[in-house]
Parts: sequence; structure tokens; C-alpha cells
Amino acid sequence: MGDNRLSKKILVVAGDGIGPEIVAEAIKVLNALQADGAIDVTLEDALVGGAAYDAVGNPLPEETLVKARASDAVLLGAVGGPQWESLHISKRPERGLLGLRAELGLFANLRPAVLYPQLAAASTLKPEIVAGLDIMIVRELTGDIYFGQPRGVETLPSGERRGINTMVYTESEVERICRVAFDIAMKRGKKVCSVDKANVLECTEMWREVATKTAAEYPEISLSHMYVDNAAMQLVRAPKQFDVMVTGNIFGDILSDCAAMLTGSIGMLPSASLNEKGQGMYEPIHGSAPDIAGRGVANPLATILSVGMMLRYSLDAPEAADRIDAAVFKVLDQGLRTADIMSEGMRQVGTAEMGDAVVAALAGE
Ligand SMILES: NC(=O)C1=CN([C@@H]2O[C@H](COP(=O)(O)OP(=O)(O)OC[C@H]3O[C@@H](n4cnc5c(N)ncnc54)[C@H](O)[C@@H]3O)[C@@H](O)[C@H]2O)C=CC1
Ligand SMILES: CC(C)CC(=O)C(=O)O
Ligand SMILES: [Mg+2]
Repeated sequence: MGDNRLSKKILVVAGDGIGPEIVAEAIKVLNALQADGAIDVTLEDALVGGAAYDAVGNPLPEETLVKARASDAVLLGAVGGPQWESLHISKRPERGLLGLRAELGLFANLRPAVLYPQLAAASTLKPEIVAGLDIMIVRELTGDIYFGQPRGVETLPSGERRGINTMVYTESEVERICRVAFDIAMKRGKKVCSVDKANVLECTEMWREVATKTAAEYPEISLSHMYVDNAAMQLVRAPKQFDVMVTGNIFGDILSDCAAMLTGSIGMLPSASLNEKGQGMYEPIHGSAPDIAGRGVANPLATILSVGMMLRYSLDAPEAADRIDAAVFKVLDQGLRTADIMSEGMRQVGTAEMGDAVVAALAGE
């Protein structure tokens, strides 16, 4: 990298559960790329989620927000865990993550579901159904029922409680995320499937209208529409019919976990969450996996691949990103597998051993 380029600032927020374990492996990869001159980055830490609540009583401390705003990119592990479930919702770890997304304006969440050929046998689906799978899920991330008002739980005059969350989208929010999906599709197969529930929900009926209207500006794009229940079924029945899927916050959350299993494990899916300034937050799509936390068995590849997305989308280092993708391909070729993607004849490794193997592959070993 030339001397005229400034060091890029990465804020690392490891979070809870397996978060610190998988982020440690991603940092090894960043350090290795830094050591051989492929990137020039400065890492800083901050607290988020349950770890932040325990330390300062707030899942998203102001200091974390200030540091995040001043960074070129944020690397996040995961948040949440059973020990924080009884807290008021405003103090829960997940609020920290949602707050970061909202405060940074990270409206575009890209979740690529790609099957590495070596993992065809790790998928719960038949190899011929998933072979060659390459889907990009574009999920709107700062609107919908996760943020809509009114929300809360009220007590009715009868004494019964009523819980309320509200699905809300403005036309401009729909148009903005559709443009992201169409632009991405122009560099891929030019096919976009917009997923909604327009047969029942007015909000998504409008979504469908706006998607159709916006697509008129992209004559090369073939736009289809699908109800979310059918989309979930089609993802399992014939996933290769999809190129780019665009959808709202909650549908995208659910469909991307579903798509993850097509690739063998939720431990394989990275993500990028981008704002209009090109700033991004990068995280695996999975959660804090409390059931395996602290055992050194979590799959770090989704987090390592998220670093690849960071290098590509926020740090202008596409060659280094390609090297990460190639290194992950190589360790899978070598037969190394964490427990979640283990299959017969392969060698089972833990979180740290997998991270070390990726670093060795980067070095050409
Ligand atoms: N982005 C985030 O920080 C997210 C946080 N969460 C939070 O995480 C906690 C647990 O949520 P769950 O619904 O159990 O979802 P989860 O994604 O944490 O775990 C679901 C299943 O996948 C497995 N798994 C997840 N990541 C893995 C990895 N890297 N390697 C191997 N196996 C892996 C887990 O062991 C578990 O069996 C909750 O507190 C939830 O709110 C959930 C989803 C996203
Ligand atoms: C934990 C939530 C805030 C979100 C979630 O499940 C996700 O973004 O995948
Ligand atoms: Mg999720």
C-alpha cells in the first residue's frame, strides 16, 4: 500500500457469548494482512451489548457511538444471552446493536449466501439442490417493525395486557433499498426478487408498488415479487432460482437464517451493513450462540468473511478481500472443519485452530 494512504480506523465491538472468540480470529486475519503490507489499519475497541450493560449499565454507551461515528468501519461479533433476558427491553444487549444500526444510518444489509463446493455435504439439503448456490439477500435494516411506532405493552381497562409493534416504511426508504438491490443485481445476474406480504399488509403492498416503479429505471433488471411465506418455502425447495432478494427488516432477518442452512451452517454467513456515506458495520449474521460460548468450538469463518466484505466495501482493499476469500477456500479444501460444518473424512478443529489455518493460508503456507 502506498505511503500516501492514511491508516483506516476500525472499531472492534466483540459483544457477548461467542462474539469475543470469533472476533479474535478475525483480528488475527487483519493483523496478518497488516503485517505483510496489504492493508493499513488502526484497531480500537469498544463495548456493546450485555458486556456494555454489565460494565456501565447501558448496552450502547455514548463512548461507543462516538468511536463508531469516527471509524471507517465497525467489526461486530454478536450480542445477547440468557443472563440479560429479564432486563427491560431498553437495556437489553440487542438494543445496543439496533441502536448502532440506527444511529449510523446503516440501512442496507447485504447478506450473501454462497455455498462453498467443499461444504455441499454439510448442508441439510441434497447436494444437487444447493450446488453452485450464490444468492445475495439485501435486507432493509433501519425501518420496519423493529423500529416502528407505536410499540410497547399496554394494560387495557380489563386488566389484560396488549403488546404492540408496528410495521412502518416510507416510500423513500423502500426506493433507497431497492436501488441498492438493483445496483448489485446489475453486477450479477440482473434478477431481483422482492419479498413482501402484499396480500395482507398494506405497508408491503406499498413496498411492492414502489419496487415496481423504481425498477422501471432499470430496464435490464428482471424484477419478480414473492410473498414471504412462499419465499421461505422456495428457498428450501429450489434456492438456485434466486439471484438477488430484496426485502424488509424482519423478513430479511428470518430468510437469511434460512438461507444460511443452504450453505452448511449459520457460521458461514457474513454481512455488511452500509450507510449512505459508505461507512459500514460488518458482522456474521448469527447471534451470540450461548449454547456453545466459551468452549472454543464456534465457527469463525462468517466473521472472517465479514472482514473480507469490510475490505471490499469500506476500506477500498479488494485485493486483500480476495485473499481472504481464497484463504477460506483453501482451509476448506484442506479438510478443516469446525463442528457445525463437520462431515465424514474431514478434520475437526476448534475456533482458534480454524483462525490460525486461515492466517497460514493467507501466508501461502
Ligand atoms: N447479530 C446479533 O448479535 C444477533 C444476536 N442474537 C442474540 O443471540 C442470542 C442467541 O440467539 P439464537 O436465537 O440462539 O441464535 P444464534 O445465531 O446465536 O444461534 C443459533 C444456533 O446456531 C449456532 N451457531 C450460531 N453461530 C455459530 C457459529 N459461529 N458456529 C457454530 N454454531 C453457531 C448456535 O450454537 C445455535 O445452536 C440471543 O440473545 C439473540 O438475541 C441473535 C441473532 C443475531
Ligand atoms: C438480534 C437482532 C437485533 C437482529 C438479528 O437477529 C439479525 O440482525 O440477524
Ligand atoms: Mg437474525
